[in-house]
Amino acid sequence: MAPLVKICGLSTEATLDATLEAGAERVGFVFFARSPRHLTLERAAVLARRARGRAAVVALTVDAEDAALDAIVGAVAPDMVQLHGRETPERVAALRARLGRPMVKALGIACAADLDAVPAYAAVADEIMFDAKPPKGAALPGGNGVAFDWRLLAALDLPVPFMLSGGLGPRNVGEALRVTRAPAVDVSSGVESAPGVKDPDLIAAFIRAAKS
Ligand SMILES: O=C(O)c1ccccc1NCC(=O)[C@H](O)[C@H](O)COP(=O)(O)O
Repeated sequence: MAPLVKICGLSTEATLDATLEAGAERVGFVFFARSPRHLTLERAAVLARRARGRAAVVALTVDAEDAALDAIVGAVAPDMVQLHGRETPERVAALRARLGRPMVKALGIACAADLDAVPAYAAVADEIMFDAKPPKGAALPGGNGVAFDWRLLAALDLPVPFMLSGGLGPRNVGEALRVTRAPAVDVSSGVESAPGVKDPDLIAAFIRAAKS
């Protein structure tokens, strides 16, 4: 079966349309002020309305407070919330109950020991995203265009679905899927021409490569 694809960090109508036309199942909007992909609530609401019914809208947050998350849910009505910070399993469970949406918990992976935390998160999240750990000194916890050793996921046995992320692009997504057998993939900087600037041709090429 073809993997599900999420294009993360969209910020314009043109690139959102390119993503929807190319057949991505999820679109990600970033709410993190330091990110070049950050959206205001107003802007995200406009884009979410455009995507509604064509792809699931994912709101990406990083260690956000309850009030900020309530505001995002109120303004944007995301289909899912992606937690990309240091949220504990208890916090994931509490937010799932509070927000009433499926929770995707992103975990940074660099070595086998990083997988030790997975069972506790898989017990409370609806989906796990495996992303590369940010490089030392990186300004962002994600969206860094860095891959990890996909072979670490080879023996994975999870009670919930997972998504592979980190350093993917049109040229390596096929190999990443072959190694990990991931049911879903996510990309941000691998389909950009500059930080925060998505490229419609790269988006289409990524989705084609993932689904072929
Ligand atoms: O993309 C961002 O700017 C971002 C900022 C803060 C936290 C997470 C962020 N992105 C998370 C994602 O879901 C990215 O798609 C994922 O890390 C993969 O990024 P990339 O390696 O650039 O494809």
